[in-house]
Amino acid sequence: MATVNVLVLRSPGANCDEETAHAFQLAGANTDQIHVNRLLDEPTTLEKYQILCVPGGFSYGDDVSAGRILGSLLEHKLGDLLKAFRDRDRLILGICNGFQVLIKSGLLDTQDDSGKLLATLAFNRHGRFETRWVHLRMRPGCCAFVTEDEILEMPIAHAEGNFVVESRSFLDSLTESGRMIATYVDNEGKSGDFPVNPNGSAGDVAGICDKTGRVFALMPHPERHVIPTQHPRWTRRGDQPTEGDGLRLFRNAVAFFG
Ligand SMILES: NC(=O)CC[C@H](N)C(=O)O
Repeated sequence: MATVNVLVLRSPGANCDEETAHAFQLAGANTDQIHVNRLLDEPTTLEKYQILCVPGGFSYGDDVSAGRILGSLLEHKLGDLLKAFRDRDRLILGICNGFQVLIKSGLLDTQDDSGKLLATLAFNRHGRFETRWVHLRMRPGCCAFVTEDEILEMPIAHAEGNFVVESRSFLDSLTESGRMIATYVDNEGKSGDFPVNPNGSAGDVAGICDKTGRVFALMPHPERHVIPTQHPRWTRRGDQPTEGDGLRLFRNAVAFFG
């Protein structure tokens, strides 16, 4: 299998970069954790990587709104570079704060041709930080990171995960174009209001991809469920899985280059 190099982007306040690098390593990739300021100093650094990952955390202290400052830096200082990276068949992943960053950078195609915003992430509907395990229905759609229609379990930990849309038709277009990749469900795969949908997201959206399928962003944390004993009920789960559900996404990303 070809060597896959992953750049896990660090920034002031990011706090999930170690776990994310570990998850990619378990999936067989080489990883480097590089601060955004180094990438701004030397943008050509990106050339040696196949995957760029924006990990979870509180970049720039969630100032203005979560992901806004790093998202603006990526858009205005590195936007052309990142679009070229995506168009060279490379992958970009955003996890939790990474989702907030990517949506605010414009890389998730959540604006129309005139630049009008069609979707963003806002404060959870109940106004609180919510941290617990959730079930996700994954649909492959057009996304390189997801290959199976299945239910996965992983934790959430966020205050600004409420996916809001400008119109019902944008939500429908996400479904129709295979970009609605992950939705919140219960343990039987059924959708529902809180607590099944933990934050009030329109369409129960937990993860979407861009139009190319190579930029994917997910609100829950797959890197926190890469080994079975991370699951809170691992001693009572009957047949022990050999790995945590979240590892699947990292494996698929690495296998994309196989
Ligand atoms: N776990 C995280 O990445 C935190 C996300 C974000 N800072 C929020 O609270 O919404």
